Amino acid sequence: MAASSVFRPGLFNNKVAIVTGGGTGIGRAISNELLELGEHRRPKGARVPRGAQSFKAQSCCVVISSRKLERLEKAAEEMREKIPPSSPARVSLQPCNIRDEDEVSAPCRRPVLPPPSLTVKALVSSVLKQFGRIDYLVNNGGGQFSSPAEHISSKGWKAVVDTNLTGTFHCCKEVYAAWMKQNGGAIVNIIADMWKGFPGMAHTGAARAAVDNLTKSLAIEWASSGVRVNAVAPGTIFSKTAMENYKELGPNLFKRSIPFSPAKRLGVPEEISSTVCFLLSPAASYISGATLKVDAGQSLYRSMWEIPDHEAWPAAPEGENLEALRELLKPPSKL
Ligand SMILES: CCCCC/C=C/C(=O)SCCNC(=O)CCNC(=O)[C@H](O)C(C)(C)COP(=O)(O)OP(=O)(O)OC[C@H]1O[C@@H](n2cnc3c(N)ncnc32)[C@H](O)[C@@H]1OP(=O)(O)O
Ligand SMILES: NC(=O)C1=CN([C@@H]2O[C@H](COP(=O)(O)OP(=O)(O)OC[C@H]3O[C@@H](n4cnc5c(N)ncnc54)[C@H](OP(=O)(O)O)[C@@H]3O)[C@@H](O)[C@H]2O)C=CC1
Repeated sequence: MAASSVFRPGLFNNKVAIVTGGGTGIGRAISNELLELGEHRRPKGARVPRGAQSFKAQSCCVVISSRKLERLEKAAEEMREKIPPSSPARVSLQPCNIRDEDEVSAPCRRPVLPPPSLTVKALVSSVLKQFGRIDYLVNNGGGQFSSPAEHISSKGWKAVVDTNLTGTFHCCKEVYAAWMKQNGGAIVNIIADMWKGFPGMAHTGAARAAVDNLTKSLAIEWASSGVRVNAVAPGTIFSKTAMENYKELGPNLFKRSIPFSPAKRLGVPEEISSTVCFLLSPAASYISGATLKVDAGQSLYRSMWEIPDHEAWPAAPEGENLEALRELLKPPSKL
């Protein structure tokens, strides 16, 4: 069978992407995939099937951006080492905290080492200066800590909502205003499995549900500019950095979550990046305002949150149904 005409070689050539949180975990897998560095697609020693070759043959300029310069530098270095000399792919890094919208201080004009952490506005203008276009934005940078809602401080709530909701909004708005409004483009927002609420991480549940809704609003408002806006909602995805975020709780948290996946295993970042790249690509040219759950059905299955047995619930109204229920629950009489 002929290779799909959509996943043709060079699909992302000459395109420019910003991937927030692009140096670790899911963001790194997305960047790798856009840069054609996806050796994960093929088991070691296996021959590349004909149709699959086309999906590998993508490449573009990827700007990875997050707060921690060292992590970005290490990731960019490792990616550059893997880019074959013949490939048009390029990777660039830019420290930026997506919570900072405005240009609080003007970006440095002379080359400085290390590069300064930019605001979102400055990030976007620096990418445009360097590459001249922004075709794709992946709002992947984000996260949270685990805590029962009653113990989340106002500062902690704000940190999580500012990062995941407001940070995503800043990036969408700035990229749209500076480039996509006139030139079109595609945006993918990474959210989470918050479809049954997110007990234990209520702040992120609220923020991600809001991004799900924001995705729909922007998809409609920006359709007339040729901008597609979609979201991906991952299930529980293992990476070292994701686990380390939860400090000493991390290993147990991830291990404990395995039985709650219908797949009976955790996902890995490469199982998210393929969907993100699909949504960015022309293969998704008629998809906008959609959220794709990439969770092996986790969102349809059981919650990790344990509700202890209790008698605190308000009593049911008296009547024949309650009487019948009591009868049903009576311990069997001994013979
Ligand atoms: C198996 C279960 C997994 C479920 C699904 C997984 C989903 C994932 O998303 S995994 C990816 C995990 N990766 C990340 O979360 C990376 C990014 N995360 C962060 O940067 C932080 O978690 C952040 C979102 C809280 C932001 O951190 P930062 O800007 O550095 O803010 P601070 O550390 O200064 O904290 C501000 C404020 O927040 C409260 N707080 C922070 N951590 C905790 C904690 N562990 N417990 C309770 N409260 C916390 C606290 O109020 C902080 O202020 P101070 O008290 O003044 O420090
Ligand atoms: N792993 C999972 O099970 C799931 C993950 N997700 C979400 O997917 C995304 C990627 O997570 P994952 O790869 O797993 O975990 P990681 O911890 O590896 O990735 C989080 C990334 O976000 C960046 N980041 C965090 N805060 C900011 C900020 N204020 N400004 C810019 N960048 C920031 C971090 O870099 P730095 O610290 O340098 O800023 C890091 O690169 C996150 O939004 C996460 O919440 C959603 C559902 C499930």
